[in-house]
Amino acid sequence: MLVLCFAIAGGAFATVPPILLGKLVDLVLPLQMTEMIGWLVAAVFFAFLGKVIFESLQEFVQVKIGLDIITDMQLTAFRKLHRAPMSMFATTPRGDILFRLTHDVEAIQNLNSTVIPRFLQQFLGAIAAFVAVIAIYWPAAVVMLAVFVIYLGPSYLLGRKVRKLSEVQRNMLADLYAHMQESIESIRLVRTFVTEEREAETQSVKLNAWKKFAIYAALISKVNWRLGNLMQVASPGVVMLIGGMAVWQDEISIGTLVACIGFIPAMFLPIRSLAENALMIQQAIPALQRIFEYFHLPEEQAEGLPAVGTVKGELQMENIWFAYPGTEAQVLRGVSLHVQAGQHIGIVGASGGGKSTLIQLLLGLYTPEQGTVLVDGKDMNTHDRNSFRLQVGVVSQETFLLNSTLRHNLLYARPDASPEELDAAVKASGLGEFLDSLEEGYETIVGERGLKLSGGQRQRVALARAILRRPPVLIFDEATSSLDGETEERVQEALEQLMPGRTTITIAHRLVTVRDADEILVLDHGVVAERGTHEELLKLQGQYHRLYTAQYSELEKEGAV
Ligand SMILES: Nc1ncnc2c1ncn2[C@@H]1O[C@H](COP(=O)(O)OP(=O)(O)OP(=O)(O)O)[C@@H](O)[C@H]1O
Repeated sequence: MLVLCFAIAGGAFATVPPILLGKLVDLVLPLQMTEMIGWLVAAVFFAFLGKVIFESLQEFVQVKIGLDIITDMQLTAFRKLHRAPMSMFATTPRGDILFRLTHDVEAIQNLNSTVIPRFLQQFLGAIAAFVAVIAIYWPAAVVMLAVFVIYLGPSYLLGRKVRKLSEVQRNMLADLYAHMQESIESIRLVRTFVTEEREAETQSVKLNAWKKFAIYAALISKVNWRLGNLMQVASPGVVMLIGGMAVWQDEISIGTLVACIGFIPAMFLPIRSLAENALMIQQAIPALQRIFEYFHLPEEQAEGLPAVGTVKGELQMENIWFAYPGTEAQVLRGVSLHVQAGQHIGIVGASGGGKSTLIQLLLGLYTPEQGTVLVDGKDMNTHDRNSFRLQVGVVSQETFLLNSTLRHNLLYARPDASPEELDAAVKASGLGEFLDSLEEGYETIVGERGLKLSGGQRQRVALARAILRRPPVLIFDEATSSLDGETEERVQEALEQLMPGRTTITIAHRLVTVRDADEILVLDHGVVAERGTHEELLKLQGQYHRLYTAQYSELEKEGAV
């Protein structure tokens, strides 16, 4: 409302100078009213001043509103993404997601902070000028309207074409960005396989394809702009022609004609500005559509589900069937699991058998197609999964680190942990020696995605995080896989110290890790092939026995056992 009031006031002030110019020609000059000239100049000056003041106020308010909208949109999209199902991240390139949140938002912001405020002024200015021309000499207004209508047809068609091109261009740009991002992120892979040239070639092909579209779109929008210019140049001529005839026939005064011509630029400004900014506008439309798509993303779980409360640690998975979204293969086929609070369960089996998938389903990162996941007897489909995840400590094959200090990375699990708790967790996870070797200690920056840490050090950071969290449920998914034999033993001891009183699920390839578990599941091609204690499984003389004896003889050969 404020913007509209300011814009209307600005537009009203803008109509004053041409009218005064008409008066100057009709009255002041012929009647030689010299004392009036000073007043006229002052009035024109104040009219301009009023116009500038109100337009500036309008722009300021509008820029503020525009930025409020943009930040709101970005935050909404960001929040929506964090609530989206995991399958979305498996199928969408990260570069595309980032492009939407940054460059698409920027495209809308450019429009919002520059073109839209000015266009509103110009549009209201044009209406005010049009009304003024109707009042002083309506045939001139009709001519202007006719020119408008003639221009609108081709301009609309050209605009539509530019928009379609911009849509393709936007997707191409997002793809380009995704490739750039992936290539830089995989720099180690690129260097190791010496694929720099191939990467540059792919980038060049994508860039050239985009450039072609960009040139074409720019060309069409320039044609549109030229067309607008042509109309702007042609219309004063037409007005002069019919206005001049009216002056000869004494229907209007010369001053009225001068005032009408004085209004022409104001009437054409919105069209000119639309044509000038056509590319920016047409690029912002697909950008807006791409952001809106994120507003309607499906959510991992419904809002407002009840929390699970303090978890005791009884976990149940009943007859779980699951295929990853968009794939056919059933990764889990009728798997059931029952862990009493405080028990330790081991899951072993060949690679690709579905062990990690089972954990992802337990954490609610995916929803099973069939079967239920119960925590302390509460169905995770009808309870808030986050309230359960908050009470689980996970140490997995992959550790995610932030490009920040070691302290920040460790405290990510529990920001309110005391310095003593932090020190204890570092010691228990076997990170102490490494920490002592760092000049800056906890304040050492560990690098983007933890590139400055070794695989083993990263895993110990994950372990320290789990310790800090003191969760009732612990999940170790190949938690010691990146460690050397000696460190593995030490970390394993640390893990075992953590376990008493906590429900623990350990996924391991090295069977000695789960030898003491209360129950061991052998997962094979998505089904539980065998289950029982270490002794029971050995007696079975089945898969577990085969795996164990193979590993045992290896260890024996190495002299480790
Ligand atoms: N995001 C995904 N989309 C589609 N298929 C997947 C996805 N993640 C895993 N899979 C498939 O699911 C199957 C089980 O994978 P999972 O990671 O659970 O095996 P695993 O037993 O933990 O293997 P490993 O011991 O090698 O870690 C594999 O065949 C894998 O290709």
